[in-house]
Amino acid sequence: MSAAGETAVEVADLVVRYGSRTAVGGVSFEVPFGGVLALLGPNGAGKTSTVEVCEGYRPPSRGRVRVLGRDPWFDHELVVPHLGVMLQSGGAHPLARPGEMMSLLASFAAEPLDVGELAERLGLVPFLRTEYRRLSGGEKQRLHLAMALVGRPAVVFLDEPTAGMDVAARHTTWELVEQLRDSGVAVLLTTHLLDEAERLADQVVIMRDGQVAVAGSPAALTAAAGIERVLVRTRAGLPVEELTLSIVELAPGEYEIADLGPDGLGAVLDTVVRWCHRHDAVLTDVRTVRPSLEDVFLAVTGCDT
Ligand SMILES: Nc1ncnc2c1ncn2[C@@H]1O[C@H](COP(=O)(O)OP(=O)(O)OP(=O)(O)O)[C@@H](O)[C@H]1O
Repeated sequence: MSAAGETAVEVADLVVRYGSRTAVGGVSFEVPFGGVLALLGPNGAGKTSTVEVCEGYRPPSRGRVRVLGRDPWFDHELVVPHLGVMLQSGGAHPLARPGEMMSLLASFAAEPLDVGELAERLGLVPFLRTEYRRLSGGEKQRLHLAMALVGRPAVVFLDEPTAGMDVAARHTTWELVEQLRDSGVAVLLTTHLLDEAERLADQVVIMRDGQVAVAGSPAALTAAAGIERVLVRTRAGLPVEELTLSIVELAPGEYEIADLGPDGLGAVLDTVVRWCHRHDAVLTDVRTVRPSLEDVFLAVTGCDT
């Protein structure tokens, strides 16, 4: 595997058309080894179309895509052994058993993970001999993840990896993704769960109508959105009506200023300090609250996930 930081997946000005419909209209990003990029966007934004080109399942209509330095469509046979692809559904025979499926995929890999250990990790041991069709949605999802990882891939594509998983399986999956990153694997994931993206991704690309609406680290995107509100802790029952600020006492002694107004944070803090001083109240805590990634997403896409 290449060194952390080097480019594993390169997408430059990618266009994907279905007949006259342009699903992806000029998208660019890179995923380095040891990096996690989350592709976000509302339904139909073009995420799956983008990922399918990276996986080598469809050619780009225009633009350049390189995975491990190769064209995943033309060099499919060379690239695919190094990829771990987690699909949301399909691809499994209804009568196949998880143990057989994992062992088969492991047999194709030069240096597979230990099937037993991976099954243990993902809580699949009780189901190794259960027919695929009898697995629950969350168990299938864990199996799909195991199948993507068992070949010890250099690049992993995860399509809504924790959809349908219970809380414990979701946390195990997150830990696995973090371990993949730490071991130098490049991870490209799509998700509708903004907390998942915020926790896992170094870089987030929010797509809208086939375009990149915004891109950056979760911290940079939320910081760029500014401070949303201020929380202040002081004595209970101070007269909020004295202030022209939009201030409310949420709980005894806990005040929220939801709108910083035109003069910004400095002016708000100045007003609050004077107000407390006037009433001989001690200001014990002042906190600024930034928007979450979900707030940024909603502002950028103008819709709910
Ligand atoms: N094979 C296809 N033929 C025609 N149109 C398609 C095809 N696949 C996708 N599309 C259209 O392209 C657009 C982008 O679809 P895509 O599946 O890439 O979006 P997405 O962001 O993955 O959506 P979701 O979050 O719902 O999975 C959609 O309008 C979709 O209807």
